[in-house]
Amino acid sequence: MKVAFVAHDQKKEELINFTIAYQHLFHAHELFATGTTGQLIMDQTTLDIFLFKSGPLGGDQQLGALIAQNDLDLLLFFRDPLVAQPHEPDISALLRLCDVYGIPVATNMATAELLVHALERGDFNWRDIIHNNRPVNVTGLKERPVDKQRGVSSAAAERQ
Ligand SMILES: O=C(CO)COP(=O)(O)O
Repeated sequence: MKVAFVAHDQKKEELINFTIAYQHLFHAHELFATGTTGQLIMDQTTLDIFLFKSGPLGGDQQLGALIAQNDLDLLLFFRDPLVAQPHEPDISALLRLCDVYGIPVATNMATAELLVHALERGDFNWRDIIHNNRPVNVTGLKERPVDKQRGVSSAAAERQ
């Protein structure tokens, strides 16, 4: 499954500790994150994470684009409800897209814990049906997942 991590500054330590605790499980999945969050997790775990831009610089929107392709299976977003964020519209847009596409999302550690146990049990396997029935997009190509190395869709990578 494709799992993304995001944490606001006051929640980063909590998310890092969470990923340390569950890294044995996350190793089996394809991981994404906003820039600073992902780098900090990689510094303190053995996880390999594709880094998007930092949240305030567009990282939330890049994750949103992944969701708009129905290409993300789980978002763990440790949000800080006590500090106003300059890029609040991007955050709202990201969470809205999770609801548009029915993507499981946790905005705090208690919910993240439940979803990670569900992931471990195989409760997310219904997502494979979605991936296997990916719609043909306007270019006539089947939409593909983001290429991990190059940060572009693999269909676009093939054309380059
Ligand atoms: O601001 C964020 C999410 O809205 C997180 O971004 P960083 O991981 O780059 O700090």
